[in-house]
Amino acid sequence: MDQLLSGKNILIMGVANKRSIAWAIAKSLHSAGARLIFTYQGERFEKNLRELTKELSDSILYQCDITKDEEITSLFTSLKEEIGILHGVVHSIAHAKVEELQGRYLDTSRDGYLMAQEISAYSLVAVARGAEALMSEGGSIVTLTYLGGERVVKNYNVMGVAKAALESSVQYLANDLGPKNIRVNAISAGPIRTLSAKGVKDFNSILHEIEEKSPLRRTTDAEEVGDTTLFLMSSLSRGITGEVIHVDSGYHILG
Ligand SMILES: CCCCCCc1ccc(Oc2ccc(Oc3cccc(O)n3)cc2)c(O)c1
Repeated sequence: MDQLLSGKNILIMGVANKRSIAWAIAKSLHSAGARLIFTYQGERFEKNLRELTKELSDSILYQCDITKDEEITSLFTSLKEEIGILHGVVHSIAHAKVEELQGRYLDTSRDGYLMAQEISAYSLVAVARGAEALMSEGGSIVTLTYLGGERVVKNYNVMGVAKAALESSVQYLANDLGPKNIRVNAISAGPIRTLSAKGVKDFNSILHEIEEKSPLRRTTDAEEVGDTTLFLMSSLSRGITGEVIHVDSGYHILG
């Protein structure tokens, strides 16, 4: 049966466990017929990922630490040999020092700032450069962002500034890659209870505010983000690039 993503090879970076947004994305793309390739940061994530991907037939796993250029280069060299062509990349990677996701942004350290930028924003640029060579039939690159990159959200601090850089990078990358029919977009997801969310102080209070105030009066679930990613990976979104799509029950429209 011809499905939306039949015959498409899609790389998914950032599945840590079954609660990861990237895992919900993987399930949406797999059920639409995509062939999935996963990367994990280091062996402490490998066991979990192998266990999870057992339920998805014909998945391939590679180790890749996105802070090392040589590991990104060897990832795409391996993909070139093993797969040959890539149609999509999901970038769902971010990090900041937990002590800098609370208190005053003013107190952000130089190395904390640089780490957040390197892992949460620059990594997309390096990955997009690697993917370009394999996207000979065009492609779609999707990254995850959050409202705190557009305006102040208490405690998001240094990660907000990194997401602002990520969202601007999406536009510059879209401009560079558009002539090759490679689209670059971001999904701005409402707060979802993931392993990463545990690093943000008072995460629960914002969930409550969203249930009370968001237009849809409910929080966002990872499956909705999975389905919007499916849309962005498919030809249904062929006219969209350089965009940020909010999957957040409409919360971002409120002052
Ligand atoms: C106060 C804002 C509440 C809503 C936050 C929504 C959200 C939740 C998780 C997000 O992803 C991360 C990823 C890494 C991250 O840094 C971490 C996470 C855990 C431990 C650690 O040392 N750093 C913080 C947030 C994210 O970008 C946005």
